[in-house]
Amino acid sequence: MSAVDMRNVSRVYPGGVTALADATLTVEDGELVAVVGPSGSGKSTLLHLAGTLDRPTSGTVHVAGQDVGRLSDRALSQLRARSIGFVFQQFHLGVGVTALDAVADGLLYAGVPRRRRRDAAAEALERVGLAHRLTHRPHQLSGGERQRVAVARAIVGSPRLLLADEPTGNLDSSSGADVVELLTGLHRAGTAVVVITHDRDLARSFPRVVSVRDGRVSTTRPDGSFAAESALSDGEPPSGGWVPASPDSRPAPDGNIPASGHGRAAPGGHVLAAPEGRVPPDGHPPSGGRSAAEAAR
Ligand SMILES: Nc1ncnc2c1ncn2[C@@H]1O[C@H](COP(=O)(O)OP(=O)(O)OP(=O)(O)O)[C@@H](O)[C@H]1O
Repeated sequence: MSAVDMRNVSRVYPGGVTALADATLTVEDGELVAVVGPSGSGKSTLLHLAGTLDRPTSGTVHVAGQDVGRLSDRALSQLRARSIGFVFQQFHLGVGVTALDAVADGLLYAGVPRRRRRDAAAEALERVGLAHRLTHRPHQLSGGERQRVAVARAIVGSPRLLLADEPTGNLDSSSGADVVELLTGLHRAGTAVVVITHDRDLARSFPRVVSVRDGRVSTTRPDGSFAAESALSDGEPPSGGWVPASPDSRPAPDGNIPASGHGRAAPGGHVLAAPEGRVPPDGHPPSGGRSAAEAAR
């Protein structure tokens, strides 16, 4: 089953900027997906729509099987609280708010009683290695620790879908690696994890890379196949339906993808990415004692 299914989604902002154009993207339960693309290409817009933080101008978004467009604001808040976790580049812990309270607040809209919220928050902080920082406040935490608090807040409700927008953008490499390890661990535990990143090496390490360019979405898969997701709008499974993406990734008549010469057209119109990687040829990767819960009481 899919954690999120976006079909023919467009988002035109007031003023006329088309940030996303006819984008179709499905993320299955438990998938690990990198989202890459140039600045301003529409990555955050895609993530916000997938996370129901924004509504599309046209097209449909299903999260956990529910049609977001048919939900009231209240039902949407509950769906978000129960099914989706967010991690952003910068986590703004409220001034003076403890790590425990910041994480517990992640369950405010999920209808969880206060005592249970604090227990769950302590468990989540333990999972991210911060059981010893429950009562620390923002100024008492390092940047890496603050971001781990953000991950704890994102996972406290055991979401089906975790969306991260450049979660390592502000971190040193060691703290960034810790956060990536947390996210990939969640994926291994069955959560669908979608990560926007400008880090090509990180994207290459992911099994699937979605590339956003000028508001258009394409993807590569572990077998190196490369497809325009926006063209898969009629419910066809990807196999048999793979097509060239934007004009700059279309194969030349000789089968080569012009931008690099690495790729080649496969029989049946499939376009294969460079054999050495999963990156599309345009150079942009397509992608002892008391427990923490007890201490919280
Ligand atoms: N609220 C808004 N109102 C108007 N235009 C917007 C708004 N938000 C984003 N845009 C525009 O939509 C386009 C896509 O923006 P988006 O933030 O999705 O890009 P991005 O790929 O995430 O960029 P970056 O990598 O720099 O974060 C950009 O041209 C941006 O200027």
